Amino acid sequence: MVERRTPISIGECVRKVTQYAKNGKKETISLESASGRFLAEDLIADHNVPSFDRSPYDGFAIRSEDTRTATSHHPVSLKVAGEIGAGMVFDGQVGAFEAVRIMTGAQIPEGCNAVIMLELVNEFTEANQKFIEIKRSLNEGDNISFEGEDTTKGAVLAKRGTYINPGITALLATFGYSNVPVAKKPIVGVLATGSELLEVSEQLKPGKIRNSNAYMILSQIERAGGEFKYLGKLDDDFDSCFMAVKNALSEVDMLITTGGVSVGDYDYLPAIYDKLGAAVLFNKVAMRPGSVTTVAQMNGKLLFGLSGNPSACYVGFELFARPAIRIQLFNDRPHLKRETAWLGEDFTKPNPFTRLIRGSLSYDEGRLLASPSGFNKSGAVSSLATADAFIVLPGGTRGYQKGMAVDVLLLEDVQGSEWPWDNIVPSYRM
Ligand SMILES: Nc1nc2c(c(=O)[nH]1)N[C@H]1C(S)=C(S)[C@@H](COP(=O)(O)OP(=O)(O)OC[C@H]3O[C@@H](n4cnc5c(N)ncnc54)[C@H](O)[C@@H]3O)O[C@H]1N2
Ligand code: MOO
Ligand SMILES: [Mg+2]
Repeated sequence: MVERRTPISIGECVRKVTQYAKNGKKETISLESASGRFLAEDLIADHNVPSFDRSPYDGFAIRSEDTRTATSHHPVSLKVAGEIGAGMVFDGQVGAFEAVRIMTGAQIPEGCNAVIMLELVNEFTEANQKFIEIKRSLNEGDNISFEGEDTTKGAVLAKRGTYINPGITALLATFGYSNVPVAKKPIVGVLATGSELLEVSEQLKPGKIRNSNAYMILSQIERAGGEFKYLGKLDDDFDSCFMAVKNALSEVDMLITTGGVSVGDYDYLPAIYDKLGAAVLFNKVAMRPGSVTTVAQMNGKLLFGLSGNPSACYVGFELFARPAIRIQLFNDRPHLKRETAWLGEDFTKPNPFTRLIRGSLSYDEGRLLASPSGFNKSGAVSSLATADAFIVLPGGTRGYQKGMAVDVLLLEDVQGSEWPWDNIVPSYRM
């Protein structure tokens, strides 16, 4: 008699996984190599930015009060008391009717409270002394970049777990992080199972297929922020698969297998978990594809038994393994980001399970549209290439029509979501 499995909702399954997901470790790496990593500590401004009042223009630093009477008919003349470029500091006090020639980025000299652009002054020399003529009055603070106007000392600029994008990199440099505390990438083992699997370099043979899932998963691991450890492919043989899984567990932070989780004669993963003594968290998810996705834990280490069907495998990774990886990276928005989009195609056939259609997003006059990215079966591989979202169609007794508002989960986004699984549009918003 074939085992009967109890389907569990996606949210509940994700919750079970996250209960065993834990924060990882930190390491320090050079700033140049920190791009794409995740911060292991909050990034706090330890000084104001800018850290001094400075000029945003090439011009003259002046005292605004000296220009009070200036008009085009009655310009005021100021004596040029010095010249400074960025990085230079004018030492001394600027006195009444004096100006300092100043370049963009240079510190405002003592006594000055405004800057006038080079283009707006007339320069002249009298008895070897340079002067400028100003034809308008300026107010105190005109054309000054003030200390702290960008960020103030003590501000939390990015929280632990933040993805390091080019902007974060600029902040890290601004605050002196030549070395950056980042989350250590969790090491995620990958094992493909299936006697039908050929190496990628092999010629096709009758009944055989190339092992695409393993490489797809390696790529998903990298996108999620983890480090893969590819442990190869195995024939459907209980003993060799058991040994491979057992040995892998000591080498990795979590293990992903693909294939062999269903109820077939050569689907050995359930028996392997059993023999290992791993606790199965769930082995049937109320979703399509990927209903057979099985997750177990062994001494707190997660084992993801993803389906062999490529689309099911892909979905299983993004829903369950990705958050586990992101949590290791200290990220507090570990799940796929959820958005609302307009459905681009009819799905009239109802399904009792929630469907995650691989979709492509586009914009139509400011509206986000989500259309299926191609052939939509669990075994499909082609539609994954253009998928940048899952279109979530909750299970039920009715189908969905083009133009309805639906939830989508974004695959290429780095912001993520705290918890996208509550109030997934239960049915039918037009
Ligand atoms: N009697 C039942 N049969 C099946 C059920 C069921 O509930 N009762 N579930 C079906 C569903 S749903 C899925 S999904 C698949 C899951 O199968 P497995 O996870 O056990 O995976 P395999 O049987 O090993 O392979 C399935 C399919 O995927 C191909 N495959 C496997 N590995 C790879 C790889 N590395 N790269 C590319 N493609 C791969 C494999 O050749 C098969 O075609 O079970 C259904 N059956
Ligand atoms: O696990 Mo299957 O993917 O529902 O076709
Ligand atoms: Mg199978």
